[in-house]
Amino acid sequence: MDMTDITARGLVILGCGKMGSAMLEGWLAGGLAPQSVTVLDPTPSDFLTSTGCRLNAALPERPALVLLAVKPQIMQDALAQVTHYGGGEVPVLTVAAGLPIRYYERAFGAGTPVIRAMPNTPSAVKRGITAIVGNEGGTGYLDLAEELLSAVGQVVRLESEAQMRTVTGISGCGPAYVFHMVEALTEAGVREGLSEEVAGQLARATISGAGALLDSSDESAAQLRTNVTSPNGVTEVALRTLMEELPDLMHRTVMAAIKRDEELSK
Ligand SMILES: NC(=O)C1=CN([C@@H]2O[C@H](COP(=O)(O)OP(=O)(O)OC[C@H]3O[C@@H](n4cnc5c(N)ncnc54)[C@H](OP(=O)(O)O)[C@@H]3O)[C@@H](O)[C@H]2O)C=CC1
Ligand SMILES: O=C(O)[C@@H]1CCC=N1
Repeated sequence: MDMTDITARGLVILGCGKMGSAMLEGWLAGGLAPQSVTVLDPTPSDFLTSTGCRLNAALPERPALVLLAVKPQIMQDALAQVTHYGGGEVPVLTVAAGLPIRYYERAFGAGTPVIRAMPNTPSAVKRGITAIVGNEGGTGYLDLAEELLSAVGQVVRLESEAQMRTVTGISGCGPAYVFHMVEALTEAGVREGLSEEVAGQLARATISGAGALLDSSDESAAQLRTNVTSPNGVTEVALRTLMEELPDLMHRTVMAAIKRDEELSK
């Protein structure tokens, strides 16, 4: 990533909890100078304090970017600290679920370049995926946003803001679905006779190993599944149970996320 502009003008992060810190961790590991980052957060974590970033310090006059990473429910109150950047010269990148671009246009004023992004927490280990979409003014900053966000994983550009709800339900929330699968697999192992420790180790290594294989292989997920499934063997029978219910369950899960995202937008 070319950090020249960010190093020279600075990056402001409003709210740096789980998601903000995941991205910041990836950027710092990629070489971003901590002194160029000003974080506004009422209760900085031990991680933040250890980074050397400027915490709750005076704001730079014209930062290269303002990142909004507070919860949508407190966005309104928190924004007052940075709305003076509105008007055109400073792009605003928000990762908040729900809130539409027009919300920020109202808060920062017309002409403010706004980019909406939906990242996920694997950004902390540079394995995130972030979807981005901008308003008219933000279009010129999509390259900058992509450059920054690709330092912590993959980036996809959306055709329309309306697609952001589905993205949130798939990849924004998705890591939680996968972590829950580890929990569920562990629980099944315990119920069928393993110790919590061994079941947990098996489940965790299986999910992360399958993820690594998926990442490094050219084969489709369906083919990788087939590779495990011996004809008339154990997996084939096991999958009958899982595949009967999981697609519909996953769809309902994503629909629940979309519905909540919609509620948060109001
Ligand atoms: N977590 C995730 O996987 C993802 C989250 N997001 C989005 O990221 C945003 C943040 O989520 P997440 O990181 O999980 O939430 P967190 O609560 O972990 O982070 C929000 C941070 O903002 C701080 N904060 C609270 N009030 C203010 C304020 N007035 N000014 C500045 N900072 C403030 C909080 O401090 P305190 O804890 O003291 O209240 C906290 O450190 C949300 O909008 C969410 O939709 C998007 C994609 C994925
Ligand atoms: O749960 C949330 O609201 C946020 C958005 C996507 C992931 N976490």
